[in-house]
Amino acid sequence: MKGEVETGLENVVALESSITFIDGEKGILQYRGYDVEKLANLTYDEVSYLLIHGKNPEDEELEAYSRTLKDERRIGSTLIEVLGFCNFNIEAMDALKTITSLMSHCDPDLNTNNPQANTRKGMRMIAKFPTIVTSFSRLKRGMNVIEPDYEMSHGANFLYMLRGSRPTNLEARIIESDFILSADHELNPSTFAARTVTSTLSDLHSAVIGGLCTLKGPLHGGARMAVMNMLDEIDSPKGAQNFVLHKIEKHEKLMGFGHRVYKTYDPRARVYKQLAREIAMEKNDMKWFEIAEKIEGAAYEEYVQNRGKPIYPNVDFYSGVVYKYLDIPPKLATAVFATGRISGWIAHCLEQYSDNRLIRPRAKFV
Ligand SMILES: CC(=O)SCCNC(=O)CCNC(=O)[C@H](O)C(C)(C)COP(=O)(O)OP(=O)(O)OC[C@H]1O[C@@H](n2cnc3c(N)ncnc32)[C@H](O)[C@@H]1OP(=O)(O)O
Ligand SMILES: O=C([O-])CC(=O)C(=O)O
Repeated sequence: MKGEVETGLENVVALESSITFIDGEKGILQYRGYDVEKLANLTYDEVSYLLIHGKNPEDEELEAYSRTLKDERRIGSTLIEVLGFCNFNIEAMDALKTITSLMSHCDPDLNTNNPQANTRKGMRMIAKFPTIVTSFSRLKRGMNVIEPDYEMSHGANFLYMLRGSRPTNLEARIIESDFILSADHELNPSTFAARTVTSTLSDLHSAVIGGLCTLKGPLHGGARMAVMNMLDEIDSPKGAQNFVLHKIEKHEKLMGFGHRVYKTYDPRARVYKQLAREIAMEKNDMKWFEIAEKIEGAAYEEYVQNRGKPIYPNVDFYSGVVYKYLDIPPKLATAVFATGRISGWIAHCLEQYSDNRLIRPRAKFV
C-alpha cells in the first residue's frame, strides 16, 4: 500500500475524466471545455446533450434530443399514487429516491446494461425528474397534479408544473440557468458515489439513487435547503451581521459557504448572484438579495478578522436566494438541484461504464 491517509480524500486524483474541468485557485469551471458562465445562457437540453455526448449537438441532433426529453415527461398513475403515499413531512429528495427506485421497475430497458439502453434510461430520468418533484410538491400542498406541457422548455415546464401557471420569461430563463449551473461538478461527492456504484457494474438507476442519497446531505446539496432556512431565520438585512458573528462564536458552519476545491469565489455563485439581483428587481423586492449580500459581506470581514482568511459563497448560497424569489419551498430545494445534476450523473456513469475499473480504495487499519 502506498501513501498516507488523505482524510476526506482531499486532493486525491481518483480517475481521468473528459467531462468537467475545475481550477479551484483561479475559480474556473468548464463543461467539456466551455466556461460555465457562457453555457448558463443556453438551454438545459443543449448542455445536457453536451455533457452526455461530449460534443455540441447539430441542429437536428438537438431537435431529436429535446423532442425525446419532452415526450418522456409524463409519469404514470402508479408513480403518482405512490407519491401520494410518501410522508409529506419529508424532503422532496426522499420522495425522489423512492420514485426513482420504483421507476426502474417500469423501465423498458430494465435488464439491459449497454450504452444505448443506458442513454435511454438516463434520458427518461432527466425528463421525469421535474414531473416527480413538482407532483410531490403539489400533492404535499393538497393540490392536483399538473400534466406536463410537451412544448415548453425544460425549465419553463418545471415552473409551470409547480405552479399551474406559466412563468414569466425571466423566471423561465433563470430556472433554465439554474439547472445548467447545477448540472455537473467533476468528482463532487454525489457523482463519486454514482460512479462507485457504476464501477461494480450495477445498473444506472441504482447509481443515480446513490447520487441522490449523497446529494441530500447538508455538507453537499442539502446546503441549498439550509441556506433558504437561514434566510427565513434572519428575515431582515439588519440581522445578518449578528447571525454570522453568532455562527463564528459557536464554531458552526455557515451554510452555502466554503468549498473543498475552490479557494476563491465559486464561479457559479457569481452567476447566481447576478440572477438573484435580476429576479429581485423584476419582483420589486430586494429583501432576500439584500440579506444575502449582507451575509456575504459579514462572512468575508468576520472570517478574515477571526480566522485570518475569508470564506466565499459556494453554488448553494445565491441559488437558495434565487429559489426564494421563484417561490420554491425549502424542502424542495435539494431536489431541484438534483433535477439539474441528473445530466452530470448520467454523463459520469456512462463514462465510467465505458472504461471501467472497480473503485475500491484501502483503509489503514488502526
Ligand atoms: C454543492 C456543494 O456541495 S457545495 C458545498 C455545500 N456545503 C455547504 O455549504 C456547507 C458548509 N460548508 C462546509 O461545510 C465546507 O466548506 C465543505 C464541506 C463544503 C468543505 O469542507 P472541507 O473541504 O472538508 O473543509 P473543512 O470543513 O475541513 O474546512 C476547512 C476550514 O474552513 C472552515 N470552513 C469551511 N467552510 C466553512 C463554513 N461554511 N463556515 C465556517 N467555516 C468554514 C472550517 O471550519 C475549517 O476551519 P479550520 O481549518 O480553522 O478548522
Ligand atoms: O464539487 C463539490 O465538492 C461540491 C459542489 O460544488 C457540487 O457538487 O456542485
